[in-house]
Amino acid sequence: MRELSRDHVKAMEERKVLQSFLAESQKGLPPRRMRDSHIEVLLPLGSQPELREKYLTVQNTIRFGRILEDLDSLGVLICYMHTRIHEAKMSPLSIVTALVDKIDMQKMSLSPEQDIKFSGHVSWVGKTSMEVKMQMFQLHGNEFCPVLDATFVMVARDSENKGPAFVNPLIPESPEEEELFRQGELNKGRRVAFSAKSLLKMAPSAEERSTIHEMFLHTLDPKTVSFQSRVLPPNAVWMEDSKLKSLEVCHPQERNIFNRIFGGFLMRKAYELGWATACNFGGSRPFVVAVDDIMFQKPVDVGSLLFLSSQVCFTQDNYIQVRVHSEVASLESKEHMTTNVFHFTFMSEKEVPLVFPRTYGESMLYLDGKRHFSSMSVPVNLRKD
Ligand SMILES: CCCCCCCCCCCCCCCCCC(=O)SCCNC(=O)CCNC(=O)[C@H](O)C(C)(C)COP(=O)(O)OP(=O)(O)OC[C@H]1O[C@@H](n2cnc3c(N)ncnc32)[C@H](O)[C@@H]1OP(=O)(O)O
Repeated sequence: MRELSRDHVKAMEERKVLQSFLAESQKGLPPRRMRDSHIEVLLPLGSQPELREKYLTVQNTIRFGRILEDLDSLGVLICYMHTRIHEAKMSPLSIVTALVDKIDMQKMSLSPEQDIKFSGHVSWVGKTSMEVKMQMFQLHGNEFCPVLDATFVMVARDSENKGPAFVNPLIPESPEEEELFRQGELNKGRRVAFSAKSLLKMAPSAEERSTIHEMFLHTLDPKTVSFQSRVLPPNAVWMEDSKLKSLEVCHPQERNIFNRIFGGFLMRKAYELGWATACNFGGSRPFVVAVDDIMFQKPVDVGSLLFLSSQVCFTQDNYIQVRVHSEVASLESKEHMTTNVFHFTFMSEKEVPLVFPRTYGESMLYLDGKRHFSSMSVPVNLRKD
């Protein structure tokens, strides 16, 4: 049993009492409107320069990893607004991040010298899950211009984070809100379909198989009649040579109330390793253009060792698709368990080499990377100003 601090044990004891506020069915909860959970938060980077240090990169842009952390906290806060019980001092729900469905950037880099505004609301609900849509704007002259769109899925759990808990129904009030709600329903269906076709469950399509075979033929040594001697084509890199790894010790500073590590912290660490991988591969400064399908499969306990491994799995023109795999091991047991898989799409300043898989497993990573790349909203239309 992992040791908990005294404060933590007390907080958990207090939460047990909240169990009585949990609803026995969704029908027992009052419906909410989208505007009930709508929040706007200002990050005054321009007007409060002392805040900047935390967000600053060495290129005088904003650390995207920090934005991921803020989006994660904001998403949770929005869900607490949706499920608020006015009589209760504290929410009986434990809301956890289940999925970062999509983050699309509309601008290449963000200035650390202008104020940022976040806004968002719940856009769809299931029984225990909520889809949250968030937007980020940056001050440009006198106007806040959109710079990022994000869709997260959060899941409500009981007071002790031991089992699922119902959330309030959502009632759309206008045709626009009905469309958002319908989109949320479609997103759920799309996720199920994407996962059913996963290469971990099904063989690649005929077109994908032929892509892989073409690539294989491209790497055969024309001087030998052998399937084994492989040579890299010009301007290409073997996938295994694109790997970078890191290790994090998960200290209590990064924990939430349930002694679990914040999803935002995990995303920041994975993003920074992914960025370094893209930088190392492309040889110039990469900009993140999209993040998708980050699934939080298992919570990470405080005290765990977090192993991150990152590799380029697909490239096209200036784009680099990076996959970061994270797994944890406790200090006592050496057994590793996957907690997340992160997918980041970067754009480099110049054209990047092709990446070639050498093994069957790597070929599946290539196809999975290609599928994620193709699912990015096109055309990616990034403003440079
Ligand atoms: C400057 C601006 C900043 C502003 C900030 C303001 C700050 C204010 C402060 C606010 C508070 C901040 C707190 C931050 C807290 C962060 C939270 C975390 O980090 S948490 C730490 C990180 N996160 C974690 O550690 C979570 C780790 N993962 C888990 O614990 C579990 O996998 C699970 C609970 C997520 C699902 O468990 P599982 O056994 O599968 O559960 P079930 O089968 O029972 O299904 C339940 C429901 O879930 C659904 N669903 C499931 N999966 C997915 C999916 N992939 N995709 C979509 N949906 C999914 C499923 O369909 C069902 O829905 P429904 O039909 O009922 O509607």
